[in-house]
Amino acid sequence: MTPAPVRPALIVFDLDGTLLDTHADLVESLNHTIAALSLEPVSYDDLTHLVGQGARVMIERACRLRGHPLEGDALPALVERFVAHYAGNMPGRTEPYPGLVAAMDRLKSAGYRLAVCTNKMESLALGLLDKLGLTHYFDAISGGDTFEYRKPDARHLTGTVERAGGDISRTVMIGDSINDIAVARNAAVPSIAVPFGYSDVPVSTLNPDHIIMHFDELTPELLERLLQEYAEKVVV
Ligand SMILES: O=C(O)COP(=O)(O)O
Ligand SMILES: [Mg+2]
Repeated sequence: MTPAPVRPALIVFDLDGTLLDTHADLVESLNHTIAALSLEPVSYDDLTHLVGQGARVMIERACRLRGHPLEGDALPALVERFVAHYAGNMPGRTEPYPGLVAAMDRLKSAGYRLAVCTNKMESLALGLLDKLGLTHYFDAISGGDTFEYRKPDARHLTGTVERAGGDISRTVMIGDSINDIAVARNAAVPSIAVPFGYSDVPVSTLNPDHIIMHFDELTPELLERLLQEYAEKVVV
């Protein structure tokens, strides 16, 4: 039997590559954007090196990758082009990863709160989750431009926890890349990595507290065990 959590814990999810498989739409909108500079398209493999710090950085990195580092004030117009294309296409081919919705239902019924902490622009994150009918699961959704700081800065996560009415000592962060594991470490909360997202290195090398291969593994038992083990580690 599942013991009821002492206080409702908060599970904070990264978005791109963790909650949602967004890669096809990100690559498509990015290629539409750099086509304005007549640059060759990037591939999914390239995406793992480009994504992670939001659209601005992704566009800058893609241009550099294609031998065209941006100069002067070229970036804002490209960001606008990206956002218009991406927002206009939503939800496109984006889908929740297998087992996610069942896992969120399971956690909600066990009393857990859920939130999103993504470096994607807040408006794009909100729009996308809304189009997929997932907004109601979350007590807070914060993006890369919600605060003046973003992952891996601890305050992006602590600010999200605060907005969700959570307790930092009963929070677990789940993500696919270095920023997610680092923000968890910086905010002193346990982390879970998923290997199916966009990390450019194997997630085991990021030293998360735990790795799940599929959302079926995301259970109240696992979360309570991680919180317990983490609390004991911190005390020692
Ligand atoms: O959009 C990005 O660059 C990163 O988004 P994520 O933080 O949800 O992975
Ligand atoms: Mg991610």
